[in-house]
Amino acid sequence: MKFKTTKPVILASGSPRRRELLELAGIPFNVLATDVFEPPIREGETPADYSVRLASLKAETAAAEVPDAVVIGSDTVVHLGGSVYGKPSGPEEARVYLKELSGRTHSVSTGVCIIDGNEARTFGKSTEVAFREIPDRLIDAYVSSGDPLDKAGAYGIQTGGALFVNEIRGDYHAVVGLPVADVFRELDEMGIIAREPGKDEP
Ligand SMILES: Cc1cn([C@H]2C[C@H](O)[C@@H](COP(=O)(O)OP(=O)(O)OP(=O)(O)O)O2)c(=O)[nH]c1=O
Repeated sequence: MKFKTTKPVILASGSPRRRELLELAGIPFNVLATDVFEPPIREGETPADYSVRLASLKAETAAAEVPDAVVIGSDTVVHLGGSVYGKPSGPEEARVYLKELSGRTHSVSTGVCIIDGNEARTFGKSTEVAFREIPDRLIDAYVSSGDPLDKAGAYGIQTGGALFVNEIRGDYHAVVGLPVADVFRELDEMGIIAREPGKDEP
């Protein structure tokens, strides 16, 4: 399935997962990784609003460089009982995160910001993920693999973190990093998806 776009589309992300997820939309796009300082959550701000604010920061930063393109920024945070878990600072923190998430149900909020010139659309998606009790030796093995280090909450549901999951309620793709169906729908509503069909590779 391939679609053409009416304007160049830029994914403002260095995340290989987001690139793979946006590829599912079948649209052509380029990647522009931003190096945005991610400020901490504000007093009284919900994690969902926080993820949208960070997504907007990323999209605005990229849009300043490519003003003629449609820019998509996104951010994912894991949260549980008032604590927000971003990417762990190292293996020790990854171990702490996973011990805290073990046997409990947490939320994953992914914020998205799409900028097209003067128009900006923001939205968020939250998904509940129930973890099994994770034995210490499984946590140790997973942390040693290095996989948790570049992921919010110190796990990848699409990688080794799959072994921790008992149940998920919501959008799997939003947990991995981009609610691709919502992004496609918004781009379509914004007139970015061309009416003429794209060509599938033979
Ligand atoms: C919960 C979860 C997160 N993640 C990843 C998605 C994101 O890449 C990362 C969350 O960190 P983010 O700060 O949202 O994104 P990033 O720094 O990796 O990329 P960029 O800001 O350039 O877009 O965690 C998974 O891959 N699988 C999961 O199950």
